[in-house]
Amino acid sequence: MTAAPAAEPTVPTPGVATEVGRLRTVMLHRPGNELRRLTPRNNDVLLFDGLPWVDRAQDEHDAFAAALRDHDVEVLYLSELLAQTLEVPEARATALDRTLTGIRLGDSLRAYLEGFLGDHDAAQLAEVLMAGLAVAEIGPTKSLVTALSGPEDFVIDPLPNLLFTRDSSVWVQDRPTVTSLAMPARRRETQLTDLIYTFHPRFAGRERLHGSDLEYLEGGDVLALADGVLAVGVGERTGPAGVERLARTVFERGLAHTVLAVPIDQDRATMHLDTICTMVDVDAVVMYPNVAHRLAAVAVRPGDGADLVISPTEPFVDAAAKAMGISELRVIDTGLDPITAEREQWDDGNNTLAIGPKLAVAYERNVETNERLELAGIEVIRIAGSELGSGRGGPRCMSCPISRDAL
Ligand SMILES: NC(=[NH2+])NCCC[C@H](N)C(=O)O
Repeated sequence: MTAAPAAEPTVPTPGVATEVGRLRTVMLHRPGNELRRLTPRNNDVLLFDGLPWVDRAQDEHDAFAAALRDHDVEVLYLSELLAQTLEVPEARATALDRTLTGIRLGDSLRAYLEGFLGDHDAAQLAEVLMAGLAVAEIGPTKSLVTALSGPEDFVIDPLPNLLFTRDSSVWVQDRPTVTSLAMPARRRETQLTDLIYTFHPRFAGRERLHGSDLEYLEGGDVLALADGVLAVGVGERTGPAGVERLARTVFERGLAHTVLAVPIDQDRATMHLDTICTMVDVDAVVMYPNVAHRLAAVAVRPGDGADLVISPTEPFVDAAAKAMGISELRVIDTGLDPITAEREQWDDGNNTLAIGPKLAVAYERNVETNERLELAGIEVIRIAGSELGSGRGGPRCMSCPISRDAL
């Protein structure tokens, strides 16, 4: 008797309607050579609070990916998707054009780099686009720009924050949203996500929402509280105009019926909504206790034509419950004293990634927050983050869900 042929593994259909639907496919970025560019001179501008030990950060990240795979989540790597994308001639041409356009390089250096990068294969080009390029790594250029630069100056800037795949794109239902990143050090990340979603065979042909040239909107601010309900933080990164644009875009397409704009402090510690609040169950969030009582929201709903209906400010939990059609949005009481709460928030204790309802990945170092989550019935998968955390991002920041089951 001949054995039946092994079934082809099926590719989960892309689409994310909620924060907690069973996670099927996620995009991560394994920290790479872009992190080796960090120095005490540039780490602030590059948005890192320290200099991670890169090999250890990679080990920690591999353990994060393994924990997801152990729970049957398909892990895609941004670097691999990018290299595959750059095999497409039009993608390659677009990438070179976008990287080399601008007033910074000057004509001589631009012409030199066209030739230099022209000799790179897709994987090598992907590496340069992520890790950047320093003057010392190129040959003589006849360019005044390089003549007046030091060997360690960058002709293409590195992108150490690619690690936080949450921010440079976000899926709203079955569509990828290419965001618009506010900090100069991160602007170029969306060139890469835009290329992937435009040209990679797995995604090509899908409508992309928003775009890097539009109003500021970062994925870490966007939470899909329920099917049809988005909460969007407004603070250091996403501006009110970004939320307004997203609201119109999703209403026009019937992808959501309510968008809650949620003002957050314009601080590094609370740069995105997901640094203070993430969902751990269909009706429950873990929230930074020091702000929980004052978090407010403005509900935005579709009006006539392009008009929006904007409700008066309400407490966030009330506005959320109403929009979600539930009696109460439970805030898991972490019961922490203000100092422990502040320390664990800084270390991304509230930044959990739900694999499904009541099942979340969290940094192990936030001992007290994790204990309280477990007491509340949430299964916590702990991962190490001593090196990963120096860029101020936890499991949710480091992941871009591409496919989740409907609830
Ligand atoms: N979704 C998030 N909370 N992302 C964290 C991003 C951290 C990154 N270093 C930045 O400052 O932009």
